[in-house]
Amino acid sequence: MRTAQQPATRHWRHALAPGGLPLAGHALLMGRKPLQFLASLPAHGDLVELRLGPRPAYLPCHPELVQQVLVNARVYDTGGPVKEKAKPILGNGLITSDWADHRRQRRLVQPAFQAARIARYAEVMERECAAESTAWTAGRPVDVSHEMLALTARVTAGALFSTDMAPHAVAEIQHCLPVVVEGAYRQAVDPTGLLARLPIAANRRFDDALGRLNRLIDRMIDDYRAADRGDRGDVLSALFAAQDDETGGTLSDQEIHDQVMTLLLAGIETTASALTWTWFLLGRNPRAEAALHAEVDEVLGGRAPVYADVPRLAYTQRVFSEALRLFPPAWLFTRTTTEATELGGRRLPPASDVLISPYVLHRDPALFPDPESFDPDRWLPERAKDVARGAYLPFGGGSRKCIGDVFGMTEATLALAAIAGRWRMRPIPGTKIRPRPQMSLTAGPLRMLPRPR
Ligand code: HEM
Repeated sequence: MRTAQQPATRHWRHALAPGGLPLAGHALLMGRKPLQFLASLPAHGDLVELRLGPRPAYLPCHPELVQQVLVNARVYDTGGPVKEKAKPILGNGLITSDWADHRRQRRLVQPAFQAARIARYAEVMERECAAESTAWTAGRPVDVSHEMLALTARVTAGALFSTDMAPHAVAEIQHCLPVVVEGAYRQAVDPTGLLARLPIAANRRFDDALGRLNRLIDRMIDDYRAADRGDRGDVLSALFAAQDDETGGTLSDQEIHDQVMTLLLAGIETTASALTWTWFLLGRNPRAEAALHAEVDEVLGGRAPVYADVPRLAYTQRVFSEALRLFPPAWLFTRTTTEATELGGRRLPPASDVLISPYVLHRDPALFPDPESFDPDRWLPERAKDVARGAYLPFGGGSRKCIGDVFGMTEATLALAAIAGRWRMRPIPGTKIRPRPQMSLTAGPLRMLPRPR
């Protein structure tokens, strides 16, 4: 195992991914079984070249090379075909903006995610997690995926917009978001770019849902402006108040709109998928489940969790961290080189696509011993220190690291503790589940049986 203490070898191994076809290259393998295909590549080299389209693409498999890509955001900028197709949906927000503009945007959006504000958003999390944990009926199966998505939609909408309109916003977001996420993914992986223009029902549903989300965000912005109530403690107020220390600049209404759309698309399905996988894993690992129940009982003594409990719910957090390792929602993200550069001794031409796959890194036996096993205690401080830098990237890294990482961890810890305090989630025999590598690494429907504890 490579550890944090051992400097990695400088003799980088380069390889062309096996199995390429004359015209299609590796596109078919990526289309059919992306997780298996990508996870097989570290065995071939530290930097593996793929042929996915007209441009060369590279997968760094060694954490040191991954780290080099992430920290050099000017040369390895956001881009590539997937990001281009996301622009009509996300506008020009944190995810889609290029390097120079991203620095400005990040300075303006970061204050909305400071610790003091997370504490305010946590009030919404506490309320919604408590409501979720009391909504189920003993012995009546629930679709965990559906429930977790509904919960994270309520939390995110509540944190974004603390207005009387929040319940309406939640209903719209719950209705529209899955349609937009699914359609955005379909368009992103369409190599022809023609799919989006076909007059088919799926495209009409997508256009309708995207239009409704856009109008909802506009109404929220208008409502805020009309009421002019200053700081309401929500994300929207923080975006309106944001002022750049360097330039004195603020965010325009259109920029606020784009950031809100970005936060909705980046923050809801990711956290919901990770929570769903956590319940799935706990259902198959009774010892970890028992340890979780023991911690929750000891810390909470039967009451609902609050924000101040989060630091003491250490095992709960390790459980979630381990679920993020095995099933990272952001299983693949991309960068594109803005100029010719060198990575691991290999010359990369300008406009090369670089693929970063937390899924690949997290399941590499050279980085995580016994990588398939669910072992929350690998995140005990004394063991976690041996994990190589750049090997564990559920939230990415460098200047584009997830802005909602603390928000998501806090939300998940409160959700797990609130539900595990009341329910033992039993798997339903015969339930089949397989990872769906789409916009997030989702589980699809997952029926489980809540039993009162
Ligand atoms: C477990 C939950 C989450 C996971 C696994 C996750 C994962 C990630 C990853 C890997 C990135 C970096 C992508 C890249 O470098 O291209 C990212 C970026 C981002 N995430 Fe998250 N995320 C989660 C929750 C959230 C939440 C709750 C929010 C907001 C409320 C959020 C908002 C964002 C935004 C705005 C970005 C772009 C940041 C930037 O480029 O400056 N995420 N996320």
